[in-house]
Amino acid sequence: MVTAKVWVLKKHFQGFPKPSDFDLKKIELPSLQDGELLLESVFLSVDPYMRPYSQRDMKEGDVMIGTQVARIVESKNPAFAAGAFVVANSGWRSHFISDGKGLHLLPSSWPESLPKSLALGTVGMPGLTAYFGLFEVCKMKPGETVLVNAAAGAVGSVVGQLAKIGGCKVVGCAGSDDKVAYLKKIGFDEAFNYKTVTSLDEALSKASPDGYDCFFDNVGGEFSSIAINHMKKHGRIAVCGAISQYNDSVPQKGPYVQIPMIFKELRMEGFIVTSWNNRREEGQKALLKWVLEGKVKFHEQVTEGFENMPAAFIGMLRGENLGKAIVKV
Ligand SMILES: NC(=O)C1=CN([C@@H]2O[C@H](COP(=O)(O)OP(=O)(O)OC[C@H]3O[C@@H](n4cnc5c(N)ncnc54)[C@H](OP(=O)(O)O)[C@@H]3O)[C@@H](O)[C@H]2O)C=CC1
Ligand SMILES: CCCCCCCCC/C=C/C=O
Repeated sequence: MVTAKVWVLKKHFQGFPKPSDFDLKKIELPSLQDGELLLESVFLSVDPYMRPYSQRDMKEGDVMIGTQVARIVESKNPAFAAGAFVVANSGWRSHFISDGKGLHLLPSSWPESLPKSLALGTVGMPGLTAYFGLFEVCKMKPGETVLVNAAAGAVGSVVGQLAKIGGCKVVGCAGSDDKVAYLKKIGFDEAFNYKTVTSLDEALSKASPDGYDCFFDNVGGEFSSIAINHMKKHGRIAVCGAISQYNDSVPQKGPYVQIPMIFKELRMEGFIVTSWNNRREEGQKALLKWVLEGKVKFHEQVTEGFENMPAAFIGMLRGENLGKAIVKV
């Protein structure tokens, strides 16, 4: 008999999530039926989407949503061998039973030298978000200027590096000087700390006096309201995330986008990465190749211990992560 630890949403978040909103429970798992597998989580992901999705899709008492890299401990399913690693979407659980549906084996070309946790970050959902958001939504072209915010995070750091691979000038902003130094190190042409600049308007003008062709928006709110005025004519805005608004109890006012959208003839498009699930393999293959060639660098903020899942999640929302926030069991 295996005892699984699970984190449940005890109380719907009101404003910023707090440790007391979560409860750690133990569940006895039954023995396996034919077709089933027993898995243990090795790495778990904490992501911004968990905040708005919990509000929309979860009720109090539900296991927190989320993905993990898990090892198959025992298999009664011929399609999966014990010992193999998969990406699963099974929530904040230390152990779980699956019938195999929705499990993604790590690509067979995954080298031993590469952390398997990258399948939750640069070579996983966030990397794919950067890939499809930039190539399919922004339709970035060589020679253009790309702006990205939350640039030192899981999605943003890949956006900047892919834009460089695509022959663009890249401007990024992030919330600490250490993050800004990291952006310069991984090849961003310009980077600034949005928390300490005296004027966002001036910082955006200084970084690219001619404006921006593409804006990969991870943040929303005030930053986006200012950035839209710096777009070039026929610019494209990929609305990826709005993390500056996820914890608001009272909706922010604006942005009022109509005037710049009309006069600059902008295109602004929201997207969800899962719309490209049918091209997941293509994206993963490309990202893995660039990582192995050293063209896409990665950093992970690893929190040790399943019991620290809420702390890692809250820390990521506060901006404590450089690169992808991961929990190692
Ligand atoms: N549309 C889609 O399919 C997907 C969308 N997303 C979205 O992309 C964005 C980035 O996600 P991800 O890369 O995983 O997360 P990150 O790794 O970037 O972590 C979140 C970061 O957001 C920044 N942040 C937090 N609060 C604020 C704020 N009030 N204003 C500005 N920045 C803030 C912090 O960095 P800093 O120190 O710079 O403030 C923090 O480190 C999120 O909005 C997320 O919801 C992610 C995946 C898929
Ligand atoms: C098998 C992985 C399922 C995970 C779904 C993640 C969807 C993220 C969409 C994000 C939106 C905003 O953050």
